[in-house]
Amino acid sequence: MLEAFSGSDVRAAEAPLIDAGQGDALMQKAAHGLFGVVLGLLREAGRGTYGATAVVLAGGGNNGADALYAGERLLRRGVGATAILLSDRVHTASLAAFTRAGGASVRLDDGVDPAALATHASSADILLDGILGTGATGGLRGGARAFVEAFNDVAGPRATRSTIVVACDLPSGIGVDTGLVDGPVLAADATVTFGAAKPGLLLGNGAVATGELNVVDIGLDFAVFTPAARRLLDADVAALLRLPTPLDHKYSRGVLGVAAGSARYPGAAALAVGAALATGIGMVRYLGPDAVASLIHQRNPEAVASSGSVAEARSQAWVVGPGAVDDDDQRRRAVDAMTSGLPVVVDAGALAGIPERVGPQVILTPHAGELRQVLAERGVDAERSDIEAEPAHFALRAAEITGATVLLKGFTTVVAAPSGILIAQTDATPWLSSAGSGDTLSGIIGALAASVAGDDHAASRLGLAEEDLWAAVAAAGALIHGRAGQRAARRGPIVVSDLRADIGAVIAELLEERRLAM
Ligand SMILES: NC(=O)C1=CN([C@@H]2O[C@H](COP(=O)(O)OP(=O)(O)OC[C@H]3O[C@@H](n4cnc5c(N)ncnc54)[C@H](O)[C@@H]3O)[C@@H](O)[C@H]2O)[C@@H](O)CC1
Ligand SMILES: [K+]
Repeated sequence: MLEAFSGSDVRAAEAPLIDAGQGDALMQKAAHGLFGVVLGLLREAGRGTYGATAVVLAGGGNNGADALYAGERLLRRGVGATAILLSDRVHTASLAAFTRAGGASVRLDDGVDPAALATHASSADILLDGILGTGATGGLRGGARAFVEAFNDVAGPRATRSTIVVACDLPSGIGVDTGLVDGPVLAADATVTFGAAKPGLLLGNGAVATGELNVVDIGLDFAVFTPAARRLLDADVAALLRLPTPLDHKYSRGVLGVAAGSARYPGAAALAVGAALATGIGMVRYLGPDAVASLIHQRNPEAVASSGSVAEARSQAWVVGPGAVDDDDQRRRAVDAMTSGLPVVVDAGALAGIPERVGPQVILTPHAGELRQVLAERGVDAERSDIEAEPAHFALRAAEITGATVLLKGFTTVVAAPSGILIAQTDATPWLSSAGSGDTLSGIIGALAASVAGDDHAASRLGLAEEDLWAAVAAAGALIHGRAGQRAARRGPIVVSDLRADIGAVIAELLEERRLAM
């Protein structure tokens, strides 16, 4: 699991080493790690170091020093590096080292046009962002802001620009602890962060600006600190997957009850059922209108339709709500499932009927608009745009108020547990944002929940408290869903009903990695 620690915790973890006179050694370790990643990126781009060009952006703090020391190393390997100094004061020793290695520098001050420097920067192969690190407060200001605005203007969006931007510790312009982007941001292709990830690299727009995340170990000890955010890695998801054994039968592998779909939206139920089956489960039992059941059977004859109640369905977990609108029977089933004590994935239509207080095994999967509604019903007024800007804050708030685990959908999906833990996944592709995508996610999470429901050791395998298991299950579902989307997108625009083959393939890949790791 990738664990992120707040800027102040990282400083506190550094303090004993700095007190022991190790400050410069830490900086050299950081610079060396940054340098190593840049070499790798140059190699990937089919370039050697000789003849390649780099521009180092140096702010006034230690972040600039790290970048200048990395620049010094690049110069010594034959890269043509120059530096743009974006603050009145710049770390003296690192600038001297950069200059000694042959690097020229220019300072952005009143007489210099930011656009001219931005044009120079956008012609380099590599741009090292050492403007701001963990000492950043608020949105970019002053010369740094003028430069980043000019660069974004000249170089264009990340997807199409030619310069590879590598952020030193974090992309300048993001909130270290929140991922909040207030003003311009220098979006990175890769971020090299030191000691541990920071929450802003995993959350909200900060996660988007981070690009490929690399954590460089500089020897800090976080044993006494609590992570402010986490990200599941492949190995964590693989550890959650339950493999069938020779002694298993369809009931012991997990039965998922699905109360989804309605006369108006039958397709949502079919998507959720298909995704659940593809995730690997003993049985799916469907409760809902006959017309929806027959649609499901056309695609998935193995699903079992039932006319009984939630209590009679003998399931280990439930999915309620996808496509279930204007249907009193489905509404009743959703409430029965939420009060059953079993894990339940609550989406779409069922989000409007959550009992006052539920437990963490109830997993709400709203998008920002639906979360706004859930919060408003409980007296918390927030605009959809507020939620989109600070997803972690509002997901935590909703988890706290309802007692449920809250998965807030987005390009970065955040999962908040009522215990206060946060898990953020950035596995999705924008191609996944289409109708039916959320129904598929519900089915995946539901299947995972049903299959781990009887596994008393699942949480501890991930180093989590029992009560946080459902947050991990939800985040694992987001990873599988996102990864399936990425796989599908290689064939072209995604048709959600085709995702099931990709879901199965992603699970096979995860299990293969687990086998190889054993
Ligand atoms: N403390 C240490 O020993 C280590 C620190 N490291 C590096 O040091 C960085 C932290 O260094 P600092 O504490 O010097 O902080 P920063 O380098 O992040 O910068 C702080 C400076 O930026 C200015 N500033 C803050 N917010 C701004 C804004 N919104 N717009 C424009 N200017 C702004 C401040 O006036 C201050 O001078 C880390 O991110 C990491 O890169 C690493 O070298 C590892 C070791
Ligand atoms: K930076």
